[in-house]
Amino acid sequence: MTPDFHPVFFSPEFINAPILTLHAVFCVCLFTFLFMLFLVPGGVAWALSKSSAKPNIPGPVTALLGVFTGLTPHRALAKLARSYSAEKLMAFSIGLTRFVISSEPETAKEILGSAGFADRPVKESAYELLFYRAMGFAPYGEYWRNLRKISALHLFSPKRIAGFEGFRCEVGLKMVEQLKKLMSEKREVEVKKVLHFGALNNVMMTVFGKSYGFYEGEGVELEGLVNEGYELLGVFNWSDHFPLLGWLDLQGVRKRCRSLVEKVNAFVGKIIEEHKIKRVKGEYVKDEGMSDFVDVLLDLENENKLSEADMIAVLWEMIFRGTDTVAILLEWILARMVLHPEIQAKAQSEIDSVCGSSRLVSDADIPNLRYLQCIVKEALRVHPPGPLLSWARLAVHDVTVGDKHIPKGTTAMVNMWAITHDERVWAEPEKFIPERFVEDDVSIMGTDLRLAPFGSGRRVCPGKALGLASAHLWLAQLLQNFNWVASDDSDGTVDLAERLKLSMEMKKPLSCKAVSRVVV
Ligand code: HEM
Repeated sequence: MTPDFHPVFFSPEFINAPILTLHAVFCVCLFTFLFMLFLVPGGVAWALSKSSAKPNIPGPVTALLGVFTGLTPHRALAKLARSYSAEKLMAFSIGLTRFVISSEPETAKEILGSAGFADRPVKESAYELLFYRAMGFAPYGEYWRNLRKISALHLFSPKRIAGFEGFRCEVGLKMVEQLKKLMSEKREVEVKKVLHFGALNNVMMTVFGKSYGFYEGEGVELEGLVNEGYELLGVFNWSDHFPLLGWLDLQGVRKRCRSLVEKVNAFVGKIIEEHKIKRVKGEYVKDEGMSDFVDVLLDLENENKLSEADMIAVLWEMIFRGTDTVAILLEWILARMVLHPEIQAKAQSEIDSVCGSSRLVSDADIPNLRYLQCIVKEALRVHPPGPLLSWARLAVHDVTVGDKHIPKGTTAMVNMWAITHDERVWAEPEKFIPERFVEDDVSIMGTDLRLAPFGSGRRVCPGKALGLASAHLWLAQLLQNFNWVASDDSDGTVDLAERLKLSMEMKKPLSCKAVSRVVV
């Protein structure tokens, strides 16, 4: 039987009407859903969190896309935390990544000390550069524990740091010579390059048992590789937060990482090969505590033995971490010396009184150079090389911080810069006053979160003592040998603008005069 359809049933208006209604309902639902989504404190990634307990941590509802592409994310995040009264803990989203950040010592300590945050999120660049097999990004577990144990014993032990004093001193004197040469050629020096090369050479010797001349041969190649790695690890990579963009590699990060890994494998592989050949020829004599780190890793036995690929990752990471941080810290300190001649003079008179006028400063003098140590501390406070502690933490399971529930997979950060610039924590935080540490000898090794430039807890920087030993000695040598003065065209000032890449650098590299002082 044919249904008795009225022609109106076949009219386009009739057919479209329910579809239109459906569309309208769908749009309203979508709009409401998106509206609700964007109202969740912390933004989209928090709204999409599968966790049943919604954390209700204060924070901006919009995604912070611009913050990490800017020059000073630590400042932007500190300002935001204040505006939300969220210094203890602030939630935010970047793409689909959920973040919390603490800008206050107590909560920071809770995060860094918690086993729940003992992992690190592995960025695409870190993964591609094979850093997930090195200590800094290895998942919290047996492999990571083993690497920490081996390096604590053979790379960072007090005996070993002391054992390398001679070479550290030599590197400092090489820097002094290089600075004199540059001064005679150009009448001013861009210090970063010299400091970077010194720091690189120092780590190369402890790790690879090799040193290079300034600006020549393989040393130049190595510097190029290290610089490219910094660039890649420092880049804000959209693929890390928008997984769909991953395969497009819009910024070319993956392509550049793969090309770098090939070169690093060849460079480091050759050094490992040289060590193996020495062994075959019987030229290697094991020296407990003083062998270079390649030999230490080659000496590992049985279940601890690393594959060659893992060895390359571990060795490369050490070169990487030990170079930039120390060079950048010293560049900031020298900038401060130029800006504050009275502080510089006080440090020099301390060195002169400890060493007299006929002796070069050495490691043994550092414990007596109290004011110089205060200068280093104050520089770490005002210009922390890792203002966001460089490498974030990842919640391995659901964690409670204070009374807030933080779901597994959340990235946790500490804004150390915000803490060290908070007037509730530090008097006159913007001022460079080393004297504050003469009265209050705050520990900077990770127990007191008012000033923890090396982080804290299980994943605290294992190279902190080595980094400080180098910074103290080289600063003493640079102050013993030179007066640091502003360049002629600078009106006596130094541009202290910052730029956070992998570490917090001077946006405009320091260029000044190193005027020789009369020493031995
Ligand atoms: C002024 C010098 C240095 C500063 C300011 C610095 C800072 C830091 C910071 C903030 C962290 C993260 C800590 C955390 O998550 O709690 C770190 C980790 C690390 N640092 Fe340093 N560092 C310095 C020197 C060095 C040196 C000289 C080396 C080695 C040669 C080194 C090797 C490492 C490694 C391997 C890690 C990862 C540790 C892990 O995840 O288990 N650092 N550093």
